[in-house]
Amino acid sequence: TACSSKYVLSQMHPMWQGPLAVPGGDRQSPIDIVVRKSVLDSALKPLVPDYDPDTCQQIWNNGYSFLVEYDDTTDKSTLKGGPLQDKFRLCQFHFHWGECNAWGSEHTVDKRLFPAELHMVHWNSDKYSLFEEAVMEDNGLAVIGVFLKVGKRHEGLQKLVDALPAIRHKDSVVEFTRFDPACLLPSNIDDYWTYHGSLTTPPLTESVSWIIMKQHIEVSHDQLAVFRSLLFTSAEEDVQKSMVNNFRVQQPLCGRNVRSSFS
Ligand SMILES: OSc1ccc(O)cc1O
Ligand SMILES: [Zn+2]
Repeated sequence: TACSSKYVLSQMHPMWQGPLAVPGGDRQSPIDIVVRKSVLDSALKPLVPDYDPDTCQQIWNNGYSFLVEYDDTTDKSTLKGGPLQDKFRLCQFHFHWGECNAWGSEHTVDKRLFPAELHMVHWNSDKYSLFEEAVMEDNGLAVIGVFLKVGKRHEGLQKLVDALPAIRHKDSVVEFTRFDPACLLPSNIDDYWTYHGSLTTPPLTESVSWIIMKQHIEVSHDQLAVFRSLLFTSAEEDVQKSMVNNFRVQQPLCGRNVRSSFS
């Protein structure tokens, strides 16, 4: 199977020119979460996000998604608890979405797809001094995944949606301040699944403790439509390509356990 071979062909989305094979890839992401196979771990603690909106700096289009970046030079915006032994610093959040509401998430729950998925990326500041260091280590990153469903308008998200037309093209960046990422978390953050995996974009390194929220958030159809108005391509390119379907194909579980914080 794909797990036994030394290399896992990460059938990357055609747009990603990254490595086609990841050495020793036996903990790749994303995966399908099979609820009945997840194992309750009563030792899992509540998650403790502690974010300072003043650390929000900019929003930019990196050609894969759009990222909201935070100042991670101090421990002002942190995540601890849950499955984590150390303190992790928020460095950015981004999303993955589809060309239509029928698909777009990277993880699935019993094969159920969501129209989009939020990733809040943190790195282990107890053990490393830079994200670039932590991203290479197996306990380096902690990423919170939140599923998005289409429904009522998300008031907190609107400030971010209004900034997107200014970063339509790849490599465009604008200042973006005072955004509290906690507003994107569901009301219940105590119920989650957690497993060890990887980035889903290059360099696909196997450094992520994934924390996938059971409860989704709702955004409006129109808000999600603005995500789809972004472009993969830079302003100089002749052919403009809509930034949609920026999700990776699912990867083999390779015997990994998915733990749950709830029964
Ligand atoms: O797409 S997932 C992902 C992307 C970048 C990163 O720094 C961490 C991540 O988990
Ligand atoms: Zn992501």
